[in-house]
Amino acid sequence: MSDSETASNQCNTAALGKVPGIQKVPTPRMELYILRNFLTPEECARFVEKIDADRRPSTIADPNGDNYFRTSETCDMRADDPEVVALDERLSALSGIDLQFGETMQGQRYAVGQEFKAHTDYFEPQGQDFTRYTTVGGQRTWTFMIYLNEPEAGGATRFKTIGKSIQPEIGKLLAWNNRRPDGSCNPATIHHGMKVREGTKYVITKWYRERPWRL
Ligand SMILES: O=C(O)CCC(=O)C(=O)O
Ligand SMILES: [Fe+2]
Repeated sequence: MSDSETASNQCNTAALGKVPGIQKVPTPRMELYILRNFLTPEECARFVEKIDADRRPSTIADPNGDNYFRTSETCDMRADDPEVVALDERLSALSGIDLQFGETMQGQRYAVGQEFKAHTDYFEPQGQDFTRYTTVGGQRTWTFMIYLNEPEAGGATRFKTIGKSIQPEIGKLLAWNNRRPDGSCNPATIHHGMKVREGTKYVITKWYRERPWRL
């Protein structure tokens, strides 16, 4: 059997749910987990340095006419950086999803006034760019996101359908399934990276796909 036949593209939620300290947000609408102190402040600081050193304006999959929809900056983490590889491996071990299903790890940086308005992480099946974005790797499945710092004000991640806002806390990991149990896209996962009011916000984002993904 080839690696792609043995490797799992499924999140092992039974194992994830048993990780010491992990909380499952109590809602029937989506699977969302919170794990505080996943990274140490020292580890977070190293990733903040990497993001500061190499960033570009963030983009969105289906431009919607709102040029202020996602105003942050993005860093594509280098796949040849041993600290990036190590974090990728830790995330993969946590989820059970094999490395080959992961997109390039990214960092996001929000200065005062910057945000990512309410969106879902899956590609809109009706969107104009759906084929382009899903030809390699297929649809997005899980999102793993880590807050690398705590801005002085603002910058929460708000899941409006489930009525939950999550505050940035250094080293805190969020993990959610962008799909329903039947595998369809789950609109209840809509979330808003809210405006930073004071300070700067840094996060790591790691998205997984249905099929192997590569650059
Ligand atoms: O910054 C946040 O709180 C959310 C980021 C996000 O939703 C994304 O990058 O897809
Ligand atoms: Fe998102």
